[in-house]
Amino acid sequence: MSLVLPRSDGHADHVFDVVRSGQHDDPNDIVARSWSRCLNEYRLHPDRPRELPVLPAKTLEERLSRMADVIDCARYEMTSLYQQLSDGETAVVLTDTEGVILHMVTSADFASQVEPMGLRVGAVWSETTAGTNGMGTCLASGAPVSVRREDHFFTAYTGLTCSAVPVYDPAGELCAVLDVSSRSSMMQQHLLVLLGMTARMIENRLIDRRFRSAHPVHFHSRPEFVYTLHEGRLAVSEDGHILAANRSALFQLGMTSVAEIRSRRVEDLFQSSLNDMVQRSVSSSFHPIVTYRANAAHRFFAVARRPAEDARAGGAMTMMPAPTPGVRPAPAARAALPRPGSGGVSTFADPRLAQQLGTARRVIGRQTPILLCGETGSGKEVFARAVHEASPHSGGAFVAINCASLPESLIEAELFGYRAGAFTGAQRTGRRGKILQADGGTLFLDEIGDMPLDLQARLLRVLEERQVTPLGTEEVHDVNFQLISASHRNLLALVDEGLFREDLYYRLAGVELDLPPLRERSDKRELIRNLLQAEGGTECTLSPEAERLLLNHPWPGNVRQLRHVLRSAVALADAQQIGPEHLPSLRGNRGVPPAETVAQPAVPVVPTEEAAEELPRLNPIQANERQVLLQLLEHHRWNVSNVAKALDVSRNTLYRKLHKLHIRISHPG
Ligand SMILES: Nc1ncnc2c1ncn2[C@@H]1O[C@H](COP(=O)(O)OP(=O)(O)OP(=O)(O)O)[C@@H](O)[C@H]1O
Repeated sequence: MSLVLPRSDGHADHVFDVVRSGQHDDPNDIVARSWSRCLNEYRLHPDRPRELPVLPAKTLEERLSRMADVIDCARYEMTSLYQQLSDGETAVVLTDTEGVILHMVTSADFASQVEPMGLRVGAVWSETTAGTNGMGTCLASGAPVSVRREDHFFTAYTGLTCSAVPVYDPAGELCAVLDVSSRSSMMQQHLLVLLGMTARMIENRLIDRRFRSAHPVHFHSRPEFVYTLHEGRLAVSEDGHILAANRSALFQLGMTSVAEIRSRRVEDLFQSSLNDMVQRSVSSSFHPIVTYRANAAHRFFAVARRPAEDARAGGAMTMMPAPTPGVRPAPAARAALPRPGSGGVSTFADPRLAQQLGTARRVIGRQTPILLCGETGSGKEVFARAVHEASPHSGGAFVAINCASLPESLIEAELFGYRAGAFTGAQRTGRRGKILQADGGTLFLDEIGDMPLDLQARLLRVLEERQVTPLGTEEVHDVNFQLISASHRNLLALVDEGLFREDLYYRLAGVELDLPPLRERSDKRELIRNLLQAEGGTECTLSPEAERLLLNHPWPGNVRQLRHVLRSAVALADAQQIGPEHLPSLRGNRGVPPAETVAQPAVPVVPTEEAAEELPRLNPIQANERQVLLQLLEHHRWNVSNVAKALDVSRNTLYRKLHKLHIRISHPG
């Protein structure tokens, strides 16, 4: 079928009519404005397309080499997008700022169909040469555009629909355009969103690539968004200067340009130095740590890493960040904490937990999949590692995947991998999926309740057949791994809501273990001692009053929160015995989440002492509701009016709910 629809007279007349009628004066009508430019500025005629210029081989080669890093960063994302669209009559295209096509991902069949009309690498698709079109008009307007069939200026292109978005470099300058050209004109809005996400992924990769010797900092006001596409990303020099920032970072920090943020240092943005953030991130095994906006009460969750280039240098150098003034140097014991659960700090002395661990160790050897349920921070990953280490597959890798924080478009490639050269434009090296990496070891699927439904079907097939086929290949690999999954959500409730496949649930839950929250554990004293030792070394001690406060706290954030509180207490105590004065977040409020996670409320409302009492058992749905409410309260700094507003319920309704879920709060004094 030809893509050229020679309906010249109708289309050309329409273009002339629109421009004559002055419709192009509407600043929101991107297409009409472009048509006006084509007629009045570039002197084009809809029925007389010019042959598209194609760069000579040598010039193209130079251009490709100049843009090599952008192309490299885009290659993988473009392939993922192409796979996601799963439409053989589509091309994903990257151009430079002059509209020269640098890279294209499409099927061989579609490539041969569109080549005669100039859709190929080296061709120039600027508006001046190709009239109104996705790539050229995106460049001319500097904004995302959808150019549907008859929106094209030249009649010859009205068989295609193109959507395109700008891509910015780490300096905030437009550096490329990403476009999808297709026969289908369906779902353009959806496509623009997907393209926008892909552009952001490319931009983030470009920051990593161009600033390998800088410290990457990931942050967001909500911890679950750190490491996702929505996170703010900074590249920071060794001396704390901001070198680059992504669009989300600018937005979250209220800045308008990269130039503005480049004049700042980390301390100007957050109430912490770079060294302090790196040190705390290392100690928290790169779970997001709490930090505040400088001179404001805004709270962010952040992870600061060491430069990628340093990391590659590997064992030759030990790269501990310089100690921060006021914070004691990391004791040797901390070296035992490179990742959750490692190095003998894991404590499972609680009888219920010890029994669960025994069960898990027994069944894992018989290839029974284990599903761990429990509140966030209760130690599901630590538990899973302990099971792996005691299992027959302990010689293999423990491969953890957080299903909630992977961008949806990446999950497939992450899990299943893909082969080099499987697609036009696929990465030269290909990619080994996590399932293959876990072969002979343990695959830990964290936050499994957040996996999209269509992917659940593929995962189920892998679990049933124990075979994996990397994307874009026909190859089938046999795999043999132990499976542990975890979720803080109630999977059966998700099954009832149609959000989780029932058959997958039964595949994952060979044995289901409900890990107790910290407040219900009887080994709190031992856990506190072990964590304190890990954070502060053997010389660190607690006063009886401090220990009482720690033992009585309800710990909505569980062991993770306990670790954070102990870490700041160690720093505050500065080699002295830890007393109540070093636990400011527990002192006085006897139950509010710690200062690290909660700023002072505008109208202080705090949980009462009774909150520290043992909680009666709640069913899983109530426990979930309770957790959500605690998080909301924390988010709104325990301001009940604001939480009621956020939930669109009256304060009375909210109070009733809080009472039912045993969340007790009262005004102080
Ligand atoms: N038994 C334990 N002994 C020592 N430290 C623990 C223990 N359990 C949890 N931790 C610490 O608490 C933090 C949270 O643990 P982990 O990541 O395993 O929790 P999780 O339940 O998987 O959290 P999430 O639901 O957010 O994924 C980690 O820093 C970990 O080191």
